[in-house]
Amino acid sequence: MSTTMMGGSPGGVMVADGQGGMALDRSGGDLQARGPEARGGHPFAAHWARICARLQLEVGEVEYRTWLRQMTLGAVDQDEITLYLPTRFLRDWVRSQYGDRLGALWNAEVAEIRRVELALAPDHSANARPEPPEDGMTASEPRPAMAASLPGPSSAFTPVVEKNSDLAAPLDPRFSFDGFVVGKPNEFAYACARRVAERPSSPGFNPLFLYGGVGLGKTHLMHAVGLELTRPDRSGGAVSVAYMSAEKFMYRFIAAIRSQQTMEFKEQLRSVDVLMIDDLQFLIGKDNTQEEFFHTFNALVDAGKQIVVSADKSPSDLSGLEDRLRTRLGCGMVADIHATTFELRISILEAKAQASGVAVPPKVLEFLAHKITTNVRELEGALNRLIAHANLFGRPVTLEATQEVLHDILKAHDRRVTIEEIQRKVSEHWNIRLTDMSSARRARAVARPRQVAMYLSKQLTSRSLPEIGRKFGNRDHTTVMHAVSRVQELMTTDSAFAEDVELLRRMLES
Ligand SMILES: Nc1ncnc2c1ncn2[C@@H]1O[C@H](COP(=O)(O)OP(=O)(O)OP(=O)(O)O)[C@@H](O)[C@H]1O
Repeated sequence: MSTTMMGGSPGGVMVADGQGGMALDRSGGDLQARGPEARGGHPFAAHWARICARLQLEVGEVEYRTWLRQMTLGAVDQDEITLYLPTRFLRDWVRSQYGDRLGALWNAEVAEIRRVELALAPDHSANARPEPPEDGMTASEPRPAMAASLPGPSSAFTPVVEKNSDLAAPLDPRFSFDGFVVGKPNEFAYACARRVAERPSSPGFNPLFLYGGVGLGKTHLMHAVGLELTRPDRSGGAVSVAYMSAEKFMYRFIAAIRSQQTMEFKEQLRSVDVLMIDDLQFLIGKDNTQEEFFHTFNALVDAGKQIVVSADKSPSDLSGLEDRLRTRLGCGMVADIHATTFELRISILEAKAQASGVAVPPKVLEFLAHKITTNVRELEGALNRLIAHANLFGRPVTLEATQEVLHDILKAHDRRVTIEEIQRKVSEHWNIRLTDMSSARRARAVARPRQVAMYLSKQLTSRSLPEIGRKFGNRDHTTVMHAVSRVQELMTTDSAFAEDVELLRRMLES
């Protein structure tokens, strides 16, 4: 079924324009693109990369990563282009939520494309991400044409009280201190951010340098500081804050050079009370921009203004930054955010599930907290998808639905726990023969451990019920279903048994 985005006759076939444009030759029915785009990759790769960039700006990163980033390009036929998604759920959801927008974006990019077909990826696996266009720009320079033609962030953002309306990025009201769940891994960074938000430029906290792995809350805390400092009812009055990514700082700096407005650029930056630069590691290898940042940094700190910076490593580990900049960055407060713990992940999931108003059973939250340990962004994206599915189809959130809806995400997080490994561990634990996992023996001393092994196979792997049944002596999937619910039932009535199962789970996951 296609997503037809507009009326009118089907577009014609694109023809070579003589300037190395793209020609589509369907002599053998296959699409053969000739011209510059033919060198490697899909003939519409450049268009697709621009559409993806625009979508990401329009819907925001979390939503983009949750729903859209696994879309891949398919064939072009007449005036129709096919886009692939790895699961039926994603295909249906994207079709219902983004179909029209995708159609409009494609037509804006390629006038001949008048229909967008959303289909299930042939091998159900997310293919390669769209490659950025080879447009000759070096990685160190932004593409002004793209940046200029893309819309600004959506109006969901609250403009910052600042003197440089066109300079900084808006702050996201969702990234408040209240919305930040504190736990052992981030409590120190949280406390430092709070301190700066209450008393900017206080001794020992300027600059504040936050660092940690991907998706752990650095940006969230920076926005929280900015939101607090720009609150209209803030005691002592709101202050001017400029928040931007290091990439945006570089782009603004390059644009100022090109338009010969570097003085205005410098004045704008030096006039704020608080300057916050996110993902500073981006400046590695960009010597001129580093130089400019260093002078800006000095001017602001010397004038008693507050600087907040984030990066993926501590200042001393940021090799590739000028030494004088690294030492200056390390002379204030350096606070790291560690990887999440199971407890913090559960707390974050509970908070976000509660905020959504959708009932998510504790065992589902526990399952997610066990499975997705990389970072909060991935965890949040998984929960968002689950909640959206429940809202869209009016179905309750269950463990089975979770494993179906999040199949692609969970597969990526499979800790390679195999069914064989589970069978071995369980047999050892209850001191039975490994062969009894597949045998027909029904004695409880054997049947119960076998049921536990089936339960853990369902919990810890992305295997389907029939696949699990086959591994236990070709048993039917209904036997596995019964085993799973029997074990769940016993765990609620027999605490010693529950502890045994929990112990096995942790052993397998460690
Ligand atoms: N402790 C937390 N409580 C609530 N939400 C959190 C927490 N930590 C992170 N998040 C959420 O996870 C997502 C990713 O966080 P954020 O963007 O701040 O990560 P980051 O460390 O800046 O990642 P990156 O290095 O990729 O920029 C955001 O939606 C954020 O709100």
